Amino acid sequence: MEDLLVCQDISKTYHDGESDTAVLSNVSFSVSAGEHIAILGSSGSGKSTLLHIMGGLDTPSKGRVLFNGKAIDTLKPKDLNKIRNQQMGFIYQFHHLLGEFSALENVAMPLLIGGISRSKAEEEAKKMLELVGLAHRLEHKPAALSGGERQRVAIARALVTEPKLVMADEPTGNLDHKTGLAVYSLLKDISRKLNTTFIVVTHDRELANKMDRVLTLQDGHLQALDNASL
Ligand SMILES: Nc1ncnc2c1ncn2[C@@H]1O[C@H](COP(=O)(O)OP(=O)(O)OP(=O)(O)O)[C@@H](O)[C@H]1O
Repeated sequence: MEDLLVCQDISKTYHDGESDTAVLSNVSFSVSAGEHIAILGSSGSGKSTLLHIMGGLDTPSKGRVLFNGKAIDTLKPKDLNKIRNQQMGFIYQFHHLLGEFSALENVAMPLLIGGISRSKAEEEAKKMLELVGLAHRLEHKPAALSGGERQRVAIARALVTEPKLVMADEPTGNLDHKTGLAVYSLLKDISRKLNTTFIVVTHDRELANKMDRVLTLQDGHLQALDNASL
């Protein structure tokens, strides 16, 4: 299988006034198209930092990220934004839905931004909301939805552009265990159905073990072997 995303020798140090915090040290790995991987690490291990670097939201101090064979640091901001909007989807612990818009409008938003007509965008958004089991909640605003429903809207929004890659940062961290598991398996099932590559970062070993491959992040180093001591 082809590599969709390659991290080459990534290091990240934050400079905060006088002090330096080394967060990632020479992290290298590849993710094949269609693969589901988890990056497992305890709090503060650098998971979000790594995810932001992979998604082009932050830059490494050293090393580079290749997406579809292209080094993302060599892209013009306009081209990187286009890739981020059309080929990547992001899901966070908190849903980040827009409160004044309905579920349907929230999910249609990435398509509208991409220049698709309102009628087509709403048609696609409706299909995606049906896929996550929310056909009966199209007109509800986020405040009128449960936590699990909001996260399902966020999943629909991340997948509506049919991105090549979905990146999720503790996507169920804000939900109770049972709802979290249900939302997670939905996310995995839809990614499989759409043949989407899926990277999740989490501290939750149970969730991580549901993926094809688990990488562990410890003291800034990534290990391919699952580490029972985490
Ligand atoms: N902008 C920043 N400036 C300085 N230090 C930072 C910055 N962002 C993150 N850090 C530090 O880098 C380390 C890794 O942070 P990161 O958010 O990547 O960890 P994480 O594994 O996602 O943690 P959590 O599971 O708690 O969200 C932490 O020690 C954090 O305090």
